[in-house]
Amino acid sequence: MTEFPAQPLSPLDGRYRPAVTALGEYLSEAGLNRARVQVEVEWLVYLTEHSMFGSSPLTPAEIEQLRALYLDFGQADIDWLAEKEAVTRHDVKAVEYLVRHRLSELGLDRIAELTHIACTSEDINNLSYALTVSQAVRAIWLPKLRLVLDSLRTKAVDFRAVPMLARTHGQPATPTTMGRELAVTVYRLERIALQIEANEYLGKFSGATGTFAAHVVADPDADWPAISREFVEGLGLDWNPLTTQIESHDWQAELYGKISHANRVLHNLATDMWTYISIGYFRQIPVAGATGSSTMPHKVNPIRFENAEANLELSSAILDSLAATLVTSRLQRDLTDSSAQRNIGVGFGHSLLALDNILGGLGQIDLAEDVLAADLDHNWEVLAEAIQTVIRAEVTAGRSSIEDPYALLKELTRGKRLGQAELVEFVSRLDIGDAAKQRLLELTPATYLGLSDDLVDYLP
Ligand SMILES: O=C(O)C[C@H](Nc1ncnc2c1ncn2[C@@H]1O[C@H](COP(=O)(O)O)[C@@H](O)[C@H]1O)C(=O)O
Repeated sequence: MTEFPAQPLSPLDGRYRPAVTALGEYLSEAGLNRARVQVEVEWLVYLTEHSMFGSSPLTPAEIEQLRALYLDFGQADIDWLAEKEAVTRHDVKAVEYLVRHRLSELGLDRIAELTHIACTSEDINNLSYALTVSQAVRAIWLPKLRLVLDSLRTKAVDFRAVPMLARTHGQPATPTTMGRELAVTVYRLERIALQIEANEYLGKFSGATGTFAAHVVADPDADWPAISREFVEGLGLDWNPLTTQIESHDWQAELYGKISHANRVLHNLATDMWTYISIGYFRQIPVAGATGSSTMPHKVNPIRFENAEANLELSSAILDSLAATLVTSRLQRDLTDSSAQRNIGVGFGHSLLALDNILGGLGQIDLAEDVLAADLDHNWEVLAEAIQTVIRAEVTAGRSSIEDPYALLKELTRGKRLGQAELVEFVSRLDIGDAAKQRLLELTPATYLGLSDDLVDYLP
């Protein structure tokens, strides 16, 4: 028997790879290591620029060569690190050795001992995660969400005046428009997107237990909190002054909570789209060459929305777990965050895949206006609400003496199917003012839409 070739366990690295490749640049182990090299290098640049510990500034050419260590980070560095970590059994120490090795190659041995000086591994790790996660959110996840929002917004506007029977509790209810319903989802997701855009990315840089102890002993005269702050903010992050060894990860819990919330709103969209397709409101555009069912040749299945549903659940499960576990660490640190954070990319990956499928699904449907119209025409009893409300207004205005209008309409309609003829006859016999009666006689389920169309103008 031939040996079975080694395979990726995660479907994100297998069949779904093309949809999530872009995330790998930031949220893979190599992406993390590149960021670690960046932080180590930028610390060297900072220290020498400020002539710390008796060093002197590097030339612009030397700085450029140093920065190339992370700007040109590639396969050779990935392999070098893997070999070194197999010996050190400490991932950040391996990065430090890589930087020292390159310094030597560049003829910069004179600053070798400044590499990682006064740092604990978490000083490097927390800044690296803040950098890579913020880049993944801003460059990959949010733009994909924006594509979904653009597609939804276009449909919300296109279908803003297309009447649709509502279904509260799954039962026929006061009509709306398809566009307005989609606008509700856009409004919700826009709010969450703004909150995600505003998320803080905190960084600490204060040594083994967050006290600047080694720093102060090595250079008692330096203003270490100010240096730490300038360094962290110089990386584009928000400074956290008060931590244990580890950054407290509250910003991560906040961010993952928001992404998870967005996932759930998207899940609601996916299941609603599935239901609309199921009742014929949307027709699926068959993909040329594709098969719906292996045995029922007629079928086109809503697999894009079903895939999204599953992946949104997985994403939220992972992100919720990260949000819960990352905010606790025994005493001044335990290492559970290290192992947990390696799954950040998995959490984002399932969400990105879902967004991709929702986008694809939205691009493969046509609104079946005839089906929506027929459904409305089969449900004239939804006008009962309109009639009883108008009678109450007429009684209040002194133009009617009908007693208990709600009970009257309940008697007429509850649990019954009524057609246009019965309702017209009922309204014609009502003791109400002429103008109100005329309004009711002109009303149909397809025109009983309130301000549905206008409300779409509230789209952000
Ligand atoms: O600056 C330090 O290293 C201080 C040290 N704390 C540590 N801080 C950060 N990383 C550490 C720490 N300890 C271990 N390691 C290394 O973390 C890696 C954990 O691997 P995994 O479980 O796969 O996530 C794996 O590579 C570990 O070697 C302490 O003693 O407080």
